Amino acid sequence: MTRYIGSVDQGTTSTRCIIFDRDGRIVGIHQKEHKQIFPRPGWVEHDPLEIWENTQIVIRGALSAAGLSGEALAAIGITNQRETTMVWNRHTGIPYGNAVVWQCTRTHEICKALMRNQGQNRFRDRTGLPVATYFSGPKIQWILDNVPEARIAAEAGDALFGTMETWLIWHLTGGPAGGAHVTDVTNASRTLLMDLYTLKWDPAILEIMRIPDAMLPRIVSSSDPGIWGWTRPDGPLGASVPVCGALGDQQAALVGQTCFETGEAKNTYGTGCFLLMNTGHTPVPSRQGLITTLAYQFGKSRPVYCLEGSIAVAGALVQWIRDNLGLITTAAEIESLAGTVADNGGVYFVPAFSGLFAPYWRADARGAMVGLTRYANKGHIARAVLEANAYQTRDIVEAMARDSGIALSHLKVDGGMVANELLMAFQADILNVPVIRPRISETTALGAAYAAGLAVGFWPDLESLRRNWAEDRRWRPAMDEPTRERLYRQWKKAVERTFNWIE
Ligand SMILES: Nc1ncnc2c1ncn2[C@@H]1O[C@H](COP(=O)(O)OP(=O)(O)O)[C@@H](O)[C@H]1O
Ligand SMILES: O=P(O)(O)OC[C@H](O)CO
Repeated sequence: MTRYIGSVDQGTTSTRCIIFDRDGRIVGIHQKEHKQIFPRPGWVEHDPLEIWENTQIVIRGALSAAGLSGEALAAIGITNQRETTMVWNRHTGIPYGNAVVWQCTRTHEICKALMRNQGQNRFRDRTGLPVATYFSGPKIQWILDNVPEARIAAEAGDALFGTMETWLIWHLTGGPAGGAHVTDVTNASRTLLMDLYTLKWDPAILEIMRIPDAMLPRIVSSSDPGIWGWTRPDGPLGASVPVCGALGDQQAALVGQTCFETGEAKNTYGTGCFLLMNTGHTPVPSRQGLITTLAYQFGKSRPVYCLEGSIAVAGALVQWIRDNLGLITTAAEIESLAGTVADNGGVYFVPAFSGLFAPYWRADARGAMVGLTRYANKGHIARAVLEANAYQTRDIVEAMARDSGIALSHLKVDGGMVANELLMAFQADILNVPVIRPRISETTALGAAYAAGLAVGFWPDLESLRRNWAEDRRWRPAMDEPTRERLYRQWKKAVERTFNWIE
């Protein structure tokens, strides 16, 4: 009897597999970190083979933690760090180099050339996105321009492009022996190559970036009763399980938080931080530096769109404080260190490590710590690190209110950092709205499980998913207005100090 759904969450920092029951409860979980490769300043890579290896390990680990075999799963869904780009050989499965991660700025020159005379919004009407190093299209172009074998193979039809869900689905369903080569609409909407309205690759943009369409995956619904393929019995599941659900991780969290109504929003604090608001069946163009993107498409139903505010560095700054400065030994310790001081002591940290994403889109910005005096100590730095997430989120919430006309009445939150209660309380203070954490904080994996489960009828409808959502904790604003506005004003000044750094 198939009483469970499996979900693989392939994130920037780690890969985890979670097995859920029908009530959305976790019955087994296994997680493994992968290497972060920084070959030059501003460059970030992952090893796709290591990630496939880890995926197999965590699938086996989660099944074993749940005491289940693969036959117990009705379906498996995949969710992933978005935009991270790889190209591999369709006959051997060997990648043409490491995956170019979403945070990587190596396509700066390509993006400048794309913007020349036409500006950052050259493709915005069609794709919903500004030209930026963040998105996959310029990353594909970079690989084809810099790895000659990749270009030759791509033009001969022997190379495949994929983001992480495409890579993992291809492997799970057979790899070189006929694996499915697909990408779901949400991931495709992050490439700068897909038309938001037709949900098809845009031939004119492909030509401009010199990307052969033979290397592109088929764009599919996020939850597809058509089933893309079955896992191989000799693979990590040890059984033939339908692969039929996929969503970019931020969209998966939106689904996991059951934000199915127009105006509902969530903010996910992981390596980066991403606030998405459901805008219904109509793409809402942004004038405030947000992006217009796909929220989800279930089966053949009309697609649902959202506005997104993407913040490149959130938990990654905590990792940096841990790994590069050694101020803490675990991410969780940042909370006790920040708790040693009453406030930020005037210190602000703007983590523009990959430039600044929404709402600024400044590739020329680099990180800065400002407001330093001899009074400042490591507690103040820890505090500034946490506060940066809250200020960046306020930047997004304000832009979203202007774009959508909807002022948030509360904010649903999730992701690895929401364990940090000091941050959650400060977030409520700085936004002046309640911040709400759900009982299941693994909303990303849950969203992908929902996509797969809906496709095979494991869950009959959206209402059955809504019933699984429950509140865990709520933080109410407690800061006085003058303090809130003074802190935020200083933050805006700090942000300006990071501009025009890269020449
Ligand atoms: N208690 C904590 N306080 C602050 N940051 C944390 C805490 N726990 C985890 N993090 C940060 O959260 C991130 C991991 O969150 P996760 O949602 O697993 O990320 P991802 O999906 O991007 O891999 C890491 O960057 C880590 O530094
Ligand atoms: O892996 P995360 O959770 O940091 O998410 C990364 C985003 O999908 C990048 O767009």
